[in-house]
Amino acid sequence: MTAQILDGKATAAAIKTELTARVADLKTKGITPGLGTVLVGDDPGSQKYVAGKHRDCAQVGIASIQRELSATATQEEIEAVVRELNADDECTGYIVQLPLPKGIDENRVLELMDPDKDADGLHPMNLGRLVLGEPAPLPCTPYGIIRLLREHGVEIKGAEVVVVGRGVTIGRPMPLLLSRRSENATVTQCHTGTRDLAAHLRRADIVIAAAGVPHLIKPEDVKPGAAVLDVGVSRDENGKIVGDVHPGVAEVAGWLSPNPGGVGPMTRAQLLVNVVEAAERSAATS
Ligand SMILES: Nc1nc2c(c(=O)[nH]1)N[C@@H](CN(C=O)c1ccc(C(=O)N[C@@H](CCC(=O)O)C(=O)O)cc1)CN2
Repeated sequence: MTAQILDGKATAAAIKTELTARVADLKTKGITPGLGTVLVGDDPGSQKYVAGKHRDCAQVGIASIQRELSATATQEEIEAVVRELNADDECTGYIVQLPLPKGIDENRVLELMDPDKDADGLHPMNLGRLVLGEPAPLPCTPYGIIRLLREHGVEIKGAEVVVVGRGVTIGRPMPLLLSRRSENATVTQCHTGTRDLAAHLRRADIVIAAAGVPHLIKPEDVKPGAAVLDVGVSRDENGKIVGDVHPGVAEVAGWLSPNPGGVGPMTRAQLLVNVVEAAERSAATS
């Protein structure tokens, strides 16, 4: 193993310590941030992620509001819960855990959310603000990745970055964040239609693998010294996480995020940041 570890657990713990003080300060002003979650169905992964989000909230002093619906919930039933959270003053920010069960129109649900309570930065209004360079809650995994790189001193400015994947939570917003003036990276987005993925990967200083294809990124395709972020989550027959990055990449890369223990904890930490920032904005205007 030659690569240095991009330690998401430690970085997230430091962020949570800082947030604990900010939440305490908000409470002195009579504001208690509250995170709502909407979980539909019984996917074990989603259940685990949502439970983790509420554990984090308890650690930093954010209140929890949990809404759970069965896998057979209708579009109307899910939308009713979204409307309820939009109107709930104790819920200062919330998320709808994705993916929603087949047959549910995810975009319609996201569009119905109050953009000012969107803790994930995935409402079309907030994604649009990101495109326009206006202040907005930042999508949790993409911004968590940027913070992880920054905290470990990985140079983003001027870097050639390859993002593999085009899903709404990571692949789509990631290039938007990386190409902002504050990051100034040059980004190539690859996906299942990319003709020669290896050719793109070999040029990359930073690889962000979010395809959900086990061991897609092979050691021979990684530029020596590159930073490689493993965001993919597949499961083996025992339920153990298998990432998008082949274990042999650790011998070639300069930096590598473990999976688990890399990007996942940063996603959760950034969600807390978004909740606290939304509460701070409302404290400033009240
Ligand atoms: N509304 C959203 N839905 C989903 C998002 C999102 O950002 N918003 N992202 C993913 C899942 N996700 C957050 O919800 C998430 C993924 C992973 C982790 C995490 O902490 N993983 C641990 C390992 C946990 C395990 O053992 O399974 C780690 O990497 O160390 C947190 C959140 C899709 N849906």
